Amino acid sequence: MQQTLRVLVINPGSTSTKIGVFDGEHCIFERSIKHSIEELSKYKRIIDQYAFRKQILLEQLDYEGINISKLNAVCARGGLLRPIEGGTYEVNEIMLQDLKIGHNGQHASNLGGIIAYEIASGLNIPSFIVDPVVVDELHEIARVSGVPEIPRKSIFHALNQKAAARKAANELGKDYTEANLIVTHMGGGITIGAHKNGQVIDVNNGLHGDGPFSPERAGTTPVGDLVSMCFSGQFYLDEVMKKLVGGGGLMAYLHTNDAIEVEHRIAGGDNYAAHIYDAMAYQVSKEIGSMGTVLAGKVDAIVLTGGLAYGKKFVQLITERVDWIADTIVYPGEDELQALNEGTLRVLRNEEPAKEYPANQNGEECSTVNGERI
Ligand SMILES: Nc1ncnc2c1ncn2[C@@H]1O[C@H](COP(=O)(O)OP(=O)(O)O)[C@@H](O)[C@H]1O
Ligand SMILES: CCCC(=O)OP(=O)(O)O
Repeated sequence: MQQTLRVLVINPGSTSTKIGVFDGEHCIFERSIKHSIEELSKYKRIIDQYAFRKQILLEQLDYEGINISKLNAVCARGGLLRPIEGGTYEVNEIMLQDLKIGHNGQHASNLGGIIAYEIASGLNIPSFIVDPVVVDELHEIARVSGVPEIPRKSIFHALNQKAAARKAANELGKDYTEANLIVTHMGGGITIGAHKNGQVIDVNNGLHGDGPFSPERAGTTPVGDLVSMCFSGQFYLDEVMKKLVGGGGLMAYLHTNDAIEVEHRIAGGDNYAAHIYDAMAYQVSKEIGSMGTVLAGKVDAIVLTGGLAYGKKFVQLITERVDWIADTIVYPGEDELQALNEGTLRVLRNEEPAKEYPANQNGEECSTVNGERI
């Protein structure tokens, strides 16, 4: 009889750490541990949250009576590594170093591979990451920004966008590699990807100032004014960065990153909150329209997913602006834990080999032209 494989999956997001334990495909435990702004603001850098997040998730497992010595593998959402193709990667030394320094920047997902490795190595089992936020399938034309030294980058919710896209394609009776979809992940950050025949050929960089503003990020900002602010002498680098990532968007206007709280304020008659919430929906809709152009208007469906997709009013504000492009499919929340588990099982069951990080032998960054690696 085949052994049932038990996998711990970890998904550190900007506002929460989600964990799950799977026996084969079956989820036996799932929890979203919410982190308050006060809790996280104690840590100067995201990497400093490592011990806190690891401890809290181990306590949860202990509280639920889950014996981690029975695990076969640990898997996490991967972070801001070098650009790589999608798939399951075993955590190795180079990856750990890149996660620790934040090769492509700072984000909570950098903690994933590190925590997974720490737990797994203590148990002498393997650790993996699946479809990290740096999955890069951009068409070359999408990289051109207008400033040669600053090419556009692919940093997005690859794991959930890919999982939601596969599910939507299936619902439409198509294979993912035959579908044209606009997938919108709306969480702490918001990313909108043009998925053409199974490749994300364009997407806003959801971390470093591109696309719509989100619960805690500024998104695209009037660039001349931003440069003036940087050189005004009034702010240090980290203060400006905080305005863009962490303290931007809803946080800046309404001092909360919690859309549920914003919806309560609106229901209580707060017109300013309603105006800002509508502006966020307006910017999301604009970006969806722009990805419709990337797909030359041939769009099978628009997919809305992530925590904000639970917000009925928010979904309605977007849908009424974009329904001329294609039908909208809504998957509130995300299937990231399941996607992490599935990626791990494929490797543990020898259905596919784990990929080695980095993708090429020199450890240099790779690039793609129309989906072909160059
Ligand atoms: N039922 C809901 N209605 C409206 N917004 C929600 C709901 N549930 C979660 N959200 C919002 O979704 C956002 C978090 O999304 P999530 O995908 O969990 O983020 P992340 O994974 O980036 O931490 C928060 O602003 C949260 O308030
Ligand atoms: C753009 C990188 C992924 C991201 O923003 O994730 P969160 O929304 O969880 O912060």
